[in-house]
Amino acid sequence: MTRNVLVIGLGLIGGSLALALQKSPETKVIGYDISEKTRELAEALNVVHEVAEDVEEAAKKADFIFFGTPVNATLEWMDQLKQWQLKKNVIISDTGSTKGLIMKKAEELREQRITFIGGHPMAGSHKSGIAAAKPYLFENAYYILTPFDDEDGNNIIALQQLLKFTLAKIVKIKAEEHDHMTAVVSHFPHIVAASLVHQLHEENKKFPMTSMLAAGGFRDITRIASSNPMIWRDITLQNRNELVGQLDAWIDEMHRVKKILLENDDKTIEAYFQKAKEVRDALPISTGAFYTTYDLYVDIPDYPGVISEITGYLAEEKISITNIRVVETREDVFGILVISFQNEKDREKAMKCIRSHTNFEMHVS
Ligand SMILES: NC(=O)C1=CN([C@@H]2O[C@H](COP(=O)(O)OP(=O)(O)OC[C@H]3O[C@@H](n4cnc5c(N)ncnc54)[C@H](O)[C@@H]3O)[C@@H](O)[C@H]2O)C=CC1
Ligand SMILES: O=C(O)C(=O)Cc1ccc(O)cc1
Repeated sequence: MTRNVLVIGLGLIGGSLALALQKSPETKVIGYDISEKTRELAEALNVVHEVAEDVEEAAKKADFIFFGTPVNATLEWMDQLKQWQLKKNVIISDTGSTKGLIMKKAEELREQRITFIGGHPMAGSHKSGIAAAKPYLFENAYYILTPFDDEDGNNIIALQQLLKFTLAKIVKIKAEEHDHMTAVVSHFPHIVAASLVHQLHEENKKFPMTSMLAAGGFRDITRIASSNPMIWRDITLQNRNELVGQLDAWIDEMHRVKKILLENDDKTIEAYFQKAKEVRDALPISTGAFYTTYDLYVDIPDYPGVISEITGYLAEEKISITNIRVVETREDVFGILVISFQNEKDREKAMKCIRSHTNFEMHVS
């Protein structure tokens, strides 16, 4: 029997989820987005099997409903659906970056015997919109669920069985703990990234060459400042308390750094960076704690067409890549081509393929 999955909000995350869930057998994925352009694209790009023009009608027939909307819009939808005639066993979930207020709102649904299990795939990027959606976006990433403590286990299992088509690693966490931890590793870093960009903007007025000198390090640390401001407005508003806590801790830390600088003691300064390096190097990033990529570093010579030559070899063998970039300490100089793959197998196939055509040196991170 075909089951109906409705995804409301078809941007980067909702679109990627819809694409992943299409891999589930006997499942019809129906989508809705407030933007007409996105609805048109959803159809044109086959992100869903069908676009719903009347979302309430689609919700009535749904076995699962997911929200891929900004978190404040999710709260509004949750209020609305209290008035709808839903299927008795429908399971509702979301993908929002915050969980506290959403699970609070879910208590109201629960009073009406509507099942809601909070969800948050810990993968994504600074990109937004349906055009950036990818079926494998969540592969190997953690996918957090925040069910009520006494949620019926069968409902959690049913949701997990559907979500396994994302190929993500599903974990269960309490909503409050979720909001604390994501403030540390995701939400607060966004504020830091934005503040560094604001600082550059001010400095650039006095020294207009500054932004031209912004090399790899500045770009790496501020990449997320290019994210969708509306998404981050809502996250910041919903996780305000945790963010104020993180900000206080950061201000204390900056006072500590200032003291170290004023003391002008080389050993303490080196120890500060040494400790940070040790903690950073030990992060389980490459084993899938957060955003797993399988990077291949190729030392390329500087001749025209070398990148398309390499991607051409990979395309011939149908090896798909998820990202490609050139890195160097100076960004205007050719050097190392970094190609990212979805998994280890693809990276190995790519190494073999490039080796069979070239003598370029390669290494993995
Ligand atoms: N961007 C990221 O890397 C991640 C985002 N998230 C969460 O996923 C959710 C979606 O974020 P993205 O896909 O990145 O944003 P996005 O901007 O790519 O997509 C949001 C989509 O929701 C639609 N939308 C906005 N208001 C709506 C409403 N009231 N009703 C229906 N559709 C509406 C927009 O038209 C857009 O297509 C957010 O709750 C965010 O916190 C979770 C993990 C990662
Ligand atoms: O691009 C990045 O590094 C991100 O920060 C992606 C991201 C954004 C929001 C989330 O709730 C989870 C992951």
